[in-house]
Amino acid sequence: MIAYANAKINIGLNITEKRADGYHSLESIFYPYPIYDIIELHPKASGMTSLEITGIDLAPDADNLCLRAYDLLAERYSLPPVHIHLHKQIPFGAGLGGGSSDAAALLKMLNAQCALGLSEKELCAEASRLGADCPFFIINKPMYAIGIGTDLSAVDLDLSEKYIVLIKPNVHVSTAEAYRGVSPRPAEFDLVDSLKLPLQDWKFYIKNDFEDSIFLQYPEIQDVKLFLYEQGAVYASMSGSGSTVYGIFDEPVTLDVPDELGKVYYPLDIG
Ligand SMILES: C[C@](O)(CO)[C@H](O)COP(=O)(O)OP(=O)(O)OC[C@H]1O[C@@H](n2ccc(N)nc2=O)[C@H](O)[C@@H]1O
Ligand SMILES: Nc1ncnc2c1ncn2[C@@H]1O[C@H](COP(=O)(O)OP(=O)(O)OP(=O)(O)O)[C@@H](O)[C@H]1O
Repeated sequence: MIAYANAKINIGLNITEKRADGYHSLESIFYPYPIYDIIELHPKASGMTSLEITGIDLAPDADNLCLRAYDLLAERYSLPPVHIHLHKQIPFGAGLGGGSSDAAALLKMLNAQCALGLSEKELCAEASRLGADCPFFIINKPMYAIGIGTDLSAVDLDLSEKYIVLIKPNVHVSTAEAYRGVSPRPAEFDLVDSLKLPLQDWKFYIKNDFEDSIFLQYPEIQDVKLFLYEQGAVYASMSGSGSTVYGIFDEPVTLDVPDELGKVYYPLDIG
């Protein structure tokens, strides 16, 4: 069985409160983005579950979210040993949720392959034990997220007529570290209402609260945002806890991105 695990971008990210358990309450729009990790799942007749990673250099250790997803289900269900081949293409430490997407893909594949019969709701509950971004990827449609990012409701947002470009600067940002740098505060504007504004007005109302502290620490990420606006983006923002910045354009573009700014990603059409 094979799965294509896509990335996500965050449109707006208001971090409103630090909770007693150390996590933060937030609100954000999660929007699927079409670049993909490719995951093959092969059941084995015997032996141990194994993981092989090709593509972007990432060690196949036991903390890998693919193995953690397998172990989570194996605690409760009788699963055969499997071989997982992850072809990693989504950059990590990037705010694109690639690891969470891999984990969600594994949960869905194991559910189908092993006929576990878990509903979408049950899969989301399992996914939330792996990471705050993970349940979104089970549903994988534009979603308004609250709580720690796991309380999801559908949102009416269709950017399919727009063209979204990502630039991943040459720095990795740790999500936990990024949260430590933020001062939570109530949201200034209603995020769902702001989405209804014309796209050219989003920049005045739709903010990612990580930007202030992350841009201070890594001015090169802010440079990427300015570059995207210079290139004609109607809206640009860092995704999640960074370091990726996306730009939304009215028309398809090909950007000449200097190497020192980072690596550019365009939306893929895999039919
Ligand atoms: C920044 C976002 O990507 C926005 O979508 C997410 O909030 C992060 O989600 P994630 O990477 O799936 O996060 P997890 O793996 O659950 O948590 C990583 C670390 O981020 C911090 N964390 C995460 C989510 C949240 N709502 N509050 C937090 O403070 C915690 O310190 C946690 O130890
Ligand atoms: N399958 C995986 N793919 C990518 N990273 C993984 C995976 N499994 C474990 N990790 C670890 O998780 C860390 C970050 O993963 P991920 O790509 O989800 O975060 P991110 O890009 O910061 O996105 P976000 O902040 O939106 O969750 C990496 O540093 C890596 O060591």
